[in-house]
Amino acid sequence: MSTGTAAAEAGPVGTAPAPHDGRAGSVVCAVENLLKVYPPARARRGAPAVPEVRASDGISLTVRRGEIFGLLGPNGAGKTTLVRQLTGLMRPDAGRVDVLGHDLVRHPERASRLLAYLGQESTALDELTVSLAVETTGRLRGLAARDARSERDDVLEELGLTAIAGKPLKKLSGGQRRLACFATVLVGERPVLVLDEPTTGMDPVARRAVWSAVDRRRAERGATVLLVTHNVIEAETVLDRVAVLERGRVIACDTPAGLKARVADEVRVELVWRERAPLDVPEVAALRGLGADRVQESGRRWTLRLAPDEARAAVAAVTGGAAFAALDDFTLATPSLEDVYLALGGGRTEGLVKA
Ligand SMILES: Nc1ncnc2c1ncn2[C@@H]1O[C@H](COP(=O)(O)OP(=O)(O)OP(=O)(O)O)[C@@H](O)[C@H]1O
Repeated sequence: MSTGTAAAEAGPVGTAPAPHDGRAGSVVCAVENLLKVYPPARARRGAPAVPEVRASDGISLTVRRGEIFGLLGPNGAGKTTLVRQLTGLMRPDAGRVDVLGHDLVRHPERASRLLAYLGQESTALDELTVSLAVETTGRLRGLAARDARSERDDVLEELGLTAIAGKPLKKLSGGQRRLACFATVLVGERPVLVLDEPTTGMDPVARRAVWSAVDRRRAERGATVLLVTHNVIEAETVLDRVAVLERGRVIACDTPAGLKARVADEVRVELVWRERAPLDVPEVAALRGLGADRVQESGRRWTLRLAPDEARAAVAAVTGGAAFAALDDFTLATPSLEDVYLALGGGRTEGLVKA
């Protein structure tokens, strides 16, 4: 069964010699110089040729025990490609992936004993009820029948899924289905959880259930979590450290606070125009003239990264003069990880979610 979780297998967890096991803070996952190049495709039947893509271009990173470690980046940055190599589902062209002392490039089959993977798709589970999906995954991970049922009940209760346990996944809403798939990740406990956009489509209650469950496993069992996210706000709230990816490279890796300290001298100003920016007003034209790295335009919304005195002047200009009639809304805020990403030279923010 391909469940969107790494192919599950029975067997003990972490059977390697254990230089990495045990102590808090020890290295759980080490990636070195990872390289993955998708080959070019020739033009065919009207479709244009596609050049080769260096989806992982020399990625190195280290994740420690008990960390919630994030991979943040816009669409196409290479997050899923990286995660598929980390979970043994894709072979890198070069480089090393080591999880709890196991070389997953040489032994990808060991991945399923070490980690549970929540991918973006879950269609293979769609025919099963929530209850059966969770129980079956537990059995595939080596639990005895009674333990699988007992863990199933506990996890469904913990995530608030008991009332819909008898429903097939295909009859659930997108958010409910995502939560049910998350439940399958938790059974048959694995020391490393790899979650690709786990909360997509979820309401705030379900999101909270996910982060509480993650926190509990980290606090009580030292679980390590690798989290792929587009959501800069979520990243700031839940991550211990984050690697910012851009075109297959890690362009920064630090705590969210450490990353934000790099742009601490900036203020973010958001302007929303009623219809369009009044470029005939000189102050507005001057703001635009600051350049694309400091002024991002997205339809009626402008996002500016300014020094504090510049921000004060900009707000005075757009709220005081001729521009005010064209202004629908404005906000002033301290920088987010999105600003960090832009300041680091990240060229695109498509797919970065700010809510
Ligand atoms: N099977 C493939 N064949 C060729 N190119 C691919 C393939 N899969 C991904 N790519 C390309 O590799 C790059 C990285 O893709 P990847 O899916 O890893 O990015 P991502 O950060 O996960 O994006 P998203 O946030 O949209 O899921 C992109 O340019 C993508 O077009």
